[in-house]
Amino acid sequence: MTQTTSTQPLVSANNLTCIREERVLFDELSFDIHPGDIVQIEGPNGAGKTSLLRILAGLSRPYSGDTSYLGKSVHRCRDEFNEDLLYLGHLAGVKSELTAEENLNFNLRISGYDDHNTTDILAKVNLSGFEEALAGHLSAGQHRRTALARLWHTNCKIWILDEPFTAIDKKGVEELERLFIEHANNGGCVIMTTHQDMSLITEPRLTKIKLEYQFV
Ligand SMILES: Nc1ncnc2c1ncn2[C@@H]1O[C@H](COP(=O)(O)OP(=O)(O)OP(=O)(O)O)[C@@H](O)[C@H]1O
Repeated sequence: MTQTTSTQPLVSANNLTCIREERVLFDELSFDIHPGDIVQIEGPNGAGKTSLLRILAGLSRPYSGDTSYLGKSVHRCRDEFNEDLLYLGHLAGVKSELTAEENLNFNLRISGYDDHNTTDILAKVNLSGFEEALAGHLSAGQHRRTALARLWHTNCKIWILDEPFTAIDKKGVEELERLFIEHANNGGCVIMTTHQDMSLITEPRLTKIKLEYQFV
């Protein structure tokens, strides 16, 4: 993994412009995200939050501008960047026909983790007793917890999370908030969208980037 210095941003957005269906979602957007930052992308439905997260994660391309990782254009260090990135999208890659345990195993293995105890990790997201349940038979919150479980077993510094709290109960949201704070305190960063209020992560600990809905 590339060496970091305390002042070097982990991720930078450099003059990002995104256009969808002839609508400019954001124009010349620039910001730096440092180790320790917890960032919420805010804005109404359709403002472009998911589009921005996907661009930051390297999953889609902006109309213009680019992103950098530790000061280097992501295009020039995509492998290093991907090794340091944990992205959880809306759908979060949980397969209904696999059990909670199989899903977690699969997701950890494709991220290169072979040495893990799925029972312990699933216990951390309150899924003890549901290890063998098919994800398709889990409640919406349990399904989401299956996706989120991998956050408890990762070395990635950059967490990009699209609506991580969706369907999660109040206690679960607080547990996630504590995990995000611990991750940030250990030199990671969290970039997320949520429409929910957080009780533990608030300003000034939280940085907000606000997107407005731009009419054509
Ligand atoms: N691949 C795409 N092709 C065409 N239009 C797209 C594409 N992705 C997103 N859009 C459009 O861009 C706009 C912003 O979508 P996006 O999902 O980024 O919004 P959002 O702020 O995350 O919304 P929400 O709060 O509802 O999740 C929407 O009008 C959407 O239809």
